[in-house]
Amino acid sequence: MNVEEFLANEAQATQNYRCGFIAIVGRPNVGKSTLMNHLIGQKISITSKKAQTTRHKVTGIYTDNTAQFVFVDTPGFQTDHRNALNDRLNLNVTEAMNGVDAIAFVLEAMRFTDADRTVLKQLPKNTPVVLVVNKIDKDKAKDKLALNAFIEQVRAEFEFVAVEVVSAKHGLRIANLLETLKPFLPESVPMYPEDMVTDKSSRFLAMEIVREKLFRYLGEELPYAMNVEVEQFKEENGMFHIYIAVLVDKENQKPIVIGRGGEKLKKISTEARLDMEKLFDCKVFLKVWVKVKSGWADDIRFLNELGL
Ligand SMILES: Nc1nc2c(ncn2[C@@H]2O[C@H](COP(=O)(O)OP(=O)(O)OP(=O)(O)O)[C@@H](O)[C@H]2O)c(=O)[nH]1
Repeated sequence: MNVEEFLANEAQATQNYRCGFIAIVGRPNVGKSTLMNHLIGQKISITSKKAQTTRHKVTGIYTDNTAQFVFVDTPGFQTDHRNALNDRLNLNVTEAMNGVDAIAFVLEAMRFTDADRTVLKQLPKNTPVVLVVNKIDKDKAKDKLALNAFIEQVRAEFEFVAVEVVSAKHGLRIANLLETLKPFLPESVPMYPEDMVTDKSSRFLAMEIVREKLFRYLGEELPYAMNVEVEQFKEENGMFHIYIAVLVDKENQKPIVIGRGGEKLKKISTEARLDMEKLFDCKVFLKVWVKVKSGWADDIRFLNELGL
């Protein structure tokens, strides 16, 4: 190939390259964060069996030879309790949907609830929406006829531009989903470097990892009444030193997080440290402790400070 041919090929490749934003939207617990982690091939968004674990908008980037997908994982719309935190979360979802090129509306297979319908109603009118039916690995979704009938029922509710079925947890049909989404991205050169997987800082990811462990090891209600704050984050001699405070609402919640003889907190911080070492690919010194800050979920100024 001579230089001219090479340049012509390059120009052609740039012309056909696609890059754009896709919001991942759905009610809590349908598997948005799990899907995001599989789409980009790394764990940057926290997942949990409990609903409403995602509080922040997380951006995940997947780049290949033909396209760059910038995914925005949104908190599930909060329909249960009304407080300053939930109002702010819903605002974040609405904001995340503005200006994207397409929306992936995630649903759990064989389950279409009022909460799903509420989210559908809030989707912007002029943006293409792809229906993503997740959790097809579940037994109840294995009957193909029933699954098709379910999809038809949902399609009658909204004009989707396409439908995909996936299992985010098992990484099934993720490549198909990417292919389905690609035509909705505008032709453009990539916006981010090709090795970048998120626009979130290591500091933010560290905080999210600790939040995920709190959800895993604490009772049903408590994690919703707490938040996490990074007090210090520094790199020294190729090692990260991370100091994180867990904020609880009341003094009597402190021992629940700490556990007998400090056992629970130790487990949370050990697991968090191991995840961090994997993600950051270096040694981590992690210190986690508990602080009381009452009424934080209702304090707008404090939510601003936390970047929510
Ligand atoms: N069986 C099965 N479970 C899944 C699948 N995808 C996600 N899950 C599970 O569903 C639960 C919720 O997943 P998340 O990814 O945290 O859901 P989310 O929609 O981000 O939830 P919020 O943060 O509450 O908005 C977790 O226990 C996941 O392991 C799937 O494909 N199959």
